[in-house]
Amino acid sequence: MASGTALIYDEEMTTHKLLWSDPICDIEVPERLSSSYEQLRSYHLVERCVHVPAREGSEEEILLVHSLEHLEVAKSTQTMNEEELKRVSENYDAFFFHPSTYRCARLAVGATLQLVDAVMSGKVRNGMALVRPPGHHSQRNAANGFCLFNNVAIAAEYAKLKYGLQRILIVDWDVHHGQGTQYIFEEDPSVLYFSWHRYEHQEFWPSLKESDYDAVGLGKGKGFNINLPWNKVGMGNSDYLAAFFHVLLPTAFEFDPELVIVSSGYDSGIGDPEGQMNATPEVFAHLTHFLMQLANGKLCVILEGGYHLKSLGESVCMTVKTLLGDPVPQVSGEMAPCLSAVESIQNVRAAHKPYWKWLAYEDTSFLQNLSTKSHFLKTANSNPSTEHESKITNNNDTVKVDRFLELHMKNILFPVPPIKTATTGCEGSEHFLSEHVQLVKEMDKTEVEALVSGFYADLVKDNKTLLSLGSMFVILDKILKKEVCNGIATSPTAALSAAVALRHSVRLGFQRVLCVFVGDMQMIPNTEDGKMLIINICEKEQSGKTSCKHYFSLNWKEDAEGNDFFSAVLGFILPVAYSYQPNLTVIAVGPNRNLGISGISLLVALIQGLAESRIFAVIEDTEISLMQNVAKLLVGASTPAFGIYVPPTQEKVNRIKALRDQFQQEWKMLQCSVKEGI
Ligand SMILES: COCC(O)(O)CCCCCNCCCN
Ligand SMILES: [Zn+2]
Repeated sequence: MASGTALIYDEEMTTHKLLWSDPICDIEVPERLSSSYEQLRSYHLVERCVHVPAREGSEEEILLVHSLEHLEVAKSTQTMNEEELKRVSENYDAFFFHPSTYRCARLAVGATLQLVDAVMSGKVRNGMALVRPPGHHSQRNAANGFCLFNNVAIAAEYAKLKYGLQRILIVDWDVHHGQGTQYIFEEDPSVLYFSWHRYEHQEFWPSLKESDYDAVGLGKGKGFNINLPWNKVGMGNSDYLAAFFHVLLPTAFEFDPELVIVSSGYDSGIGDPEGQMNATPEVFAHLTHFLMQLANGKLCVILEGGYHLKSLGESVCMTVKTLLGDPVPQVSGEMAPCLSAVESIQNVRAAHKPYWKWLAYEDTSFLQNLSTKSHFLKTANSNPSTEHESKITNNNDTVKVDRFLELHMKNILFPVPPIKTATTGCEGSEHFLSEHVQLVKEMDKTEVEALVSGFYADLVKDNKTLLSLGSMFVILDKILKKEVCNGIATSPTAALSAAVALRHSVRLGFQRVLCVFVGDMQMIPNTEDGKMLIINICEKEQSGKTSCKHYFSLNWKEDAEGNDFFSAVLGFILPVAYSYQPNLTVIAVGPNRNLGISGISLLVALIQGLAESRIFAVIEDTEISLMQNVAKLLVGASTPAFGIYVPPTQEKVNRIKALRDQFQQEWKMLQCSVKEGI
């Protein structure tokens, strides 16, 4: 498993700039690049990355996507004077040439391809390229929207050619639709293109009909182009996360890409004059963390837009910090997507239902019989309460945004814990001991008895249990004090250990403890006070205990063929967990688990985005290989092997849907469709 994060930056790409006055293009300034790089340096992130130099993209590489004519026009501008440059620029929508534009655009292509090579060769696990001019609007034969060559599209074609890849995912979180990328791949089933973008029912630039949710791709490419239009401004963290949970991630895991490339525009972040959205920088840490679980961690992040320098810089730092494996900061704001976002999510799920197995049994029923698009939900002027009140009155007040971000980021950028994982040195742990892991000393017996005496004392009979509880307390203390990020212990009775850990954590001051228990939980703590939220994944309903707001029993029997747990994790567990916003996560695996190792690995991998990645795992001590898998995940030594993808059965989809319908008012991140008649 490769490790390390590449950072590609070349100051020469700041020489491209606007020579005349143009109110549309004057936001695409060189400082976008230099101030992002300075921000990375100020957070000591540059020195933690592997430096990979940029290079010029060759003409041949550019011709993988663009026409010879386009290349020749671009080349000819190097020797033009200002008058001629202005005239050529006027042939395009929102583009400007400078004498150094061609050189910078070739460096942007080359930097992108250098990143692809570094990741595909295993020199690094992932990385980011800070480039300009950006790329996702440029087309085979045209510059457009500040873009001359489509860096990301060339990278995808290059990777297919050089590495024989057959499945590449492009995620475009820039706030504008990358129509250039869509046109290039819309008939190509080997490249899955996902874009969300400010749309406002075709009002917002580039105001294209083909940017709407029903542009699903053409011919063999049908289903491989996903457009999620935002029909209102002010979209925030919960809208973006909901889009990942209910649209992108289930599709991405079914697609099972060999490489993930991000068209990483940060104009979808708060304060940006173009996007007018409300998402705060830390949300990009979560989006990055999710994409790191795909393609065995092979992730290339390429800069596109982003015009508020402070917002851009903070978001770039959040992205790189996460690529480096740092804990994911708590996402801020109310975890409730707005009505307009849920409508867009519902529409794009309905439009893609024919193309993806995971959607086969999802009911978009009352939308189904409406054949033409016009019947699809349009945003009724939904009542203001479901619209996001915008934190910043208008994003153009740059100073106000600067101050907001100054304060906001203060309590987010916590120091990286010295070591990542504490363990009890249980058998099998020698396999993964590394500088990231610390063995904790056992706690002495009397101390443990004192701690446990309050409750369950009668259950703690033998020494072995006492000792395992002891080391568990030590680990929980270290996690609480942020001396470690996470911890893992084995136990002769995981159910007892989990119950004790939950009580102890609450007593230590964790106010919201999420517990995901796989297997037969035996004893279920009282969750009425809301200080715990328990999701018990079990084979059959626990004795008489039905689901309620803070306790869910999710009946699941692993599929013999492979891993069908994605829909449960993405469609239910994560939305509930993100709605709950825990400050500690306890994952426990008891006896006779009903879930495969790959399903549990998926759960552990994706749930690390919560509680600032504070996780305590306790595993039945008979499960040595599971323990090692989970420990490696917690250390960050490997991305999990999720096994063979198996789509969920109708029965399992219905079970998730029933829980979703029952609890989507309490846990609003579960929402992915609006009920008819609202
Ligand atoms: C990859 O490019 C990054 C970007 O998507 O941010 C470019 C935005 C161009 C925005 C052009 N606005 C034209 C308004 C015309 N009334
Ligand atoms: Zn943009």
